[in-house]
Formats: sequence, C-alpha cells, structure tokens
Amino acid sequence: MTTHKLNPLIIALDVATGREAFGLVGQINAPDLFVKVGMQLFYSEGPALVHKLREQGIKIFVDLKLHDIPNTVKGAAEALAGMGISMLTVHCAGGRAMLEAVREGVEKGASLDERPLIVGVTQLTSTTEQVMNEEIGIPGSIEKAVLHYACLAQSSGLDGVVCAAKEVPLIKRTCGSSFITVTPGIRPAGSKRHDQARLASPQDALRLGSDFLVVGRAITQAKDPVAAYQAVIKEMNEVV
Ligand SMILES: O=c1ccn([C@@H]2O[C@H](COP(=O)(O)O)[C@@H](O)[C@H]2O)c(=O)[nH]1
Repeated sequence: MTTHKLNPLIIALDVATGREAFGLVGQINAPDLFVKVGMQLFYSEGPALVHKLREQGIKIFVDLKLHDIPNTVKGAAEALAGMGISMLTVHCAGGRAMLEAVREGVEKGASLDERPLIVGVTQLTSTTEQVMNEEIGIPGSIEKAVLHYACLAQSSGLDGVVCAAKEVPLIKRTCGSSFITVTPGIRPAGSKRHDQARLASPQDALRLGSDFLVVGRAITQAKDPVAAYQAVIKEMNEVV
C-alpha cells in the first residue's frame, strides 16, 4: 500500500487536455508532485496520460468516484490499480458490497508490493446540509452522515475517506488516526469559493488533522500557478 512518501498536497488537474496538464506540471516542476486526474482529464486523455505522468515520476490519484453494481466497479478498480496509481475514489453511497468489490478489484489489479489507497467519497464538499436533507433525502446533520459513511468505508476495507476538513477530527476520533482523510474544498485566503460549500484554508485543514489536501483552481487557474503552489506549500510548512 502506498501510504507514505506521498506529498500531502494534491494538485487537482481539472483541465481539458494533456497539453494543459503537462504545461502545469512542467511549470511547477516539484520533485515530489502528487496530482489528481479527475473525470474531465481522464475521459478526454485516458490511461495514456496516466502512464505518461508516471513516466515522469509523478504520483497519481485517479478520482473517478466509482459508483455502480459490485461486479462493474470491481472490474474498473482492477483496471485502475493496474495503472500503477497511488489513490482512487469510490462513492460510499454504493454500500458495503460495492465497497468490498472495489477492494477486491484493487487487490487483483495491483502489483504485489504496491497497491493504491482506496478512499470513499462521503458527502461532496459542494453539498450543504440543506441540499443533503432536502434534495438527496438524507436527514440529520452532515457530520452524522459523513461519519456514518466513514465507518462503513472502514469496515468495508477502505483506507480512508474524502470529506471536508471540519469533519476530520470526528472521523479520526472514531476511526483512528491511521484512517486516511483527503480534503478538497481548500481555499487559501483571498481565493474564490467557486462551487464549494464546505471550505477550509490549507493551515486549518492541516491543523484539523487532514492527511491530504486537494487544491485545484486556486493553483491551476491562478495567474501564476507556480507562485500559487509555492504559497500553499509555504502556508502548510508554517503549521507546526
Ligand atoms: O467531495 C469532493 C470530492 C472531490 N472533489 C474534487 O476535488 C477537486 C477540488 O477542486 P477545487 O478547484 O480546489 O475546488 C475537484 O477536482 C473535485 O472534483 C471535491 O471538490 N469535493
């Protein structure tokens, strides 16, 4: 399992083409880059892009948020694990049989010494409590719903969850400190909130115990992505 040696800052490469993606990683040019390839880039460029990024020594999180019947996600997870990636996502809402199938698929597809971390999406960080209650149909607090999914993910053999930074302490207290938390919705001071609802600054996310911070547009759409990346790293390094 690739738990250690991974940069805690994950850059979400939400761009349309491989050209743009390689432009960004080339500019940032950090030795230990950890990038997230999401639906837009994966669906346009496919596994070839993942292989090219790997050839440059870049660690990859493929964020396709699998959600289908167990047999289908098992096959998808096997294929993804075979690409030598470091992390992948599945929706906890698919239930235990689906989550266990992802774990089985990953174990089948991964090389013996290294398998990707499997993290379950709890409630998207763009979702408010009101939307979850009234549109998605889950009653109660968002913290309770997120914790429920975190416990389900853990007992189904996942390595961790995707959640908002504010939910990390409750998850760590309940599931233990080694249960991984990946937190998007990260906004350095002064950046736009865009479509995110449950936000935190890089420093707050680290202080709350988040293991991996996902930062997309605050870096990739900055006038100077290199300066934006370095500013986030500096902010993170200031947390003792
Ligand atoms: O709950 C979730 C799960 C995944 N994401 C992904 O993270 C990045 C965030 O990008 P920003 O530009 O920093 O908002 C994006 O790729 C999402 O697909 C998420 O935001 N929330």
